[in-house]
Amino acid sequence: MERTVRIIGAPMDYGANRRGVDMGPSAIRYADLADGLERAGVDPVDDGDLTMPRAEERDPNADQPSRGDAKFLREIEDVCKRVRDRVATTLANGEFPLVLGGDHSVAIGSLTGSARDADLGVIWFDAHADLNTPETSPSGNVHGMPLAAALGRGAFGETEWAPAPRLRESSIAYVGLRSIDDRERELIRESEITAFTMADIDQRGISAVVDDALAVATDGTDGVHVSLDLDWLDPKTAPGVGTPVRGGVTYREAHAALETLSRRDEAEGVLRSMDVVEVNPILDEGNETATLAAELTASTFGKRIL
Ligand SMILES: NC(=[NH2+])NCCC[C@H](N)C(=O)O
Ligand SMILES: [Mn+2]
Ligand SMILES: [Mn+2]
Repeated sequence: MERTVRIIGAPMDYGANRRGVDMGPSAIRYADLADGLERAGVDPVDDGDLTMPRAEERDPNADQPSRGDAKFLREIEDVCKRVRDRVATTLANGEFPLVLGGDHSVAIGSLTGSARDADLGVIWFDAHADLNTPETSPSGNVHGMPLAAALGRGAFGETEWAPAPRLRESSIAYVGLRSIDDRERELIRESEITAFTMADIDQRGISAVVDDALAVATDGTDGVHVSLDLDWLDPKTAPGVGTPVRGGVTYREAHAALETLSRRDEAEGVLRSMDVVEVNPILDEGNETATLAAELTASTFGKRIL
């Protein structure tokens, strides 16, 4: 029986400092996401987009944590709870949830939903660690904090909605880090998260690094969540992102990484949920980044050259 992939659009930009990332889901769909998934051999079902209040009508500081800075926290909570419930229901129905962002704070919803009824491993493809707490964030932008939120770190420990029930630090692996804030560096070092930086990819090659990330995320877990931030790629290849950092993975390395996940998934069924985030069509060139997002997603579900 074909696997059903349920597409959940979360056009949210409250977590980012640059507008436009809310158009990500449309741009990725326009880039033939469904077609690519069909050719990969899965059955895509599109749930459409969750509705969002307009950011212009909101006060970013209306609901702040007791310590630190986290803009639009109330709006992000509202959206992420809905993402969480959709993801959990999709999994309960035996389907695969694919969340389209939106800025990376939607991952709080994917993680809390996917780790509700299962011990969850995570592979985080990103230039950034997204482990700031409201106390350490240099920007107050929640897209730099989703992992901290899902782990209930810092001021997020006071929320009932953000911590993911069955997510442990030791089951999380970063792949491709190259932009880490000073205080965030300390947080990573003190944590049990495994971090593979761009330097690891340079030295050992992408496939070996992804194999190691898979080992971390599958050890003692029931399944793996893949979080794909398009700024993981080099900005020359993926220009349509709000926080570009030069020196990212190439087009080929990105495909190789996701094909490695796909091959392991074909053999052992390890993948459980995924989000594709931070595509910003306003900053993109000819929908190139959205197209890449669609292609990489198809690779994850088994699309091959031959
Ligand atoms: N998902 C992202 N693009 N995150 C960028 C985070 C940038 C920076 N570390 C911050 O906390 O503001
Ligand atoms: Mn990033
Ligand atoms: Mn990110």
